[in-house]
Amino acid sequence: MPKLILLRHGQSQWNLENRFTGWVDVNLTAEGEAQATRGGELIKEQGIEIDLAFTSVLTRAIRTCNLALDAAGQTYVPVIKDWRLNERHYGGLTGLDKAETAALHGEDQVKIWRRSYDVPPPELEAGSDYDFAGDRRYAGSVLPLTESLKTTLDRVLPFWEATIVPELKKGETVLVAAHGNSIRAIIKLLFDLGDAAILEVEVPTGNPLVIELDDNLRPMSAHYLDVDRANTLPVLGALSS
Ligand SMILES: O=C(O)[C@@H](CO)OP(=O)(O)O
Repeated sequence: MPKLILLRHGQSQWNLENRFTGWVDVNLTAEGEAQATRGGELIKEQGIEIDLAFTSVLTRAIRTCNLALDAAGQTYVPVIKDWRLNERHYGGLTGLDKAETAALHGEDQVKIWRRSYDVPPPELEAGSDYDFAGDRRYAGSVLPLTESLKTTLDRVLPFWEATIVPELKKGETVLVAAHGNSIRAIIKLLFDLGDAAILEVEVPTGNPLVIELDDNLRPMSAHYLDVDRANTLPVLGALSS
């Protein structure tokens, strides 16, 4: 039976500082490292054998992937990195303090930017410190200047279909170590969630979400391995529009 483990990276320095992060390559905090390691220990305790892992090109997700595989005793598992699993691009909000931005623009506006399905934040301004066009990780790719969850899903989807789906269809156990919003995009797709239902889904950092799938990749069951840090699970077809 195909099995998918979705693992949001452990706490990052900017999660801790409450800053809009997106594609900025911040590292894990010591607590984030501990969360990733704990996630791997739980994978080991459950006797889960991972065949293949996928992660983004951002340090916090790559290190989470590596720390979890190490702690699971499965350092040897092949890992594929691709920018299409990156966090959603936060556009002109990148680097700003979330509380200060709420004080400036209002809580409601910030909630729309953070959690509406298809309203993107303002675009990144030309010449910004957070322009990734010259970064060789993205050479040859057309990069966004901002992303909503919808446009994040639009770029996750081709990678998901071309690269991850064929492995799952072979019955493999796949780890995806990624980011709050690239994981929410995959959850929306898998659980066939409506645009409103996905807004309620918050994935905790460093807590493996294990999803057993049928042969058509419909979720049969889902559970977080760390029950003490679990959030509400998505419900198949919730508010599907
Ligand atoms: O800052 C970010 O990139 C993300 C994830 O930490 O934040 P948000 O909770 O607004 O999706």
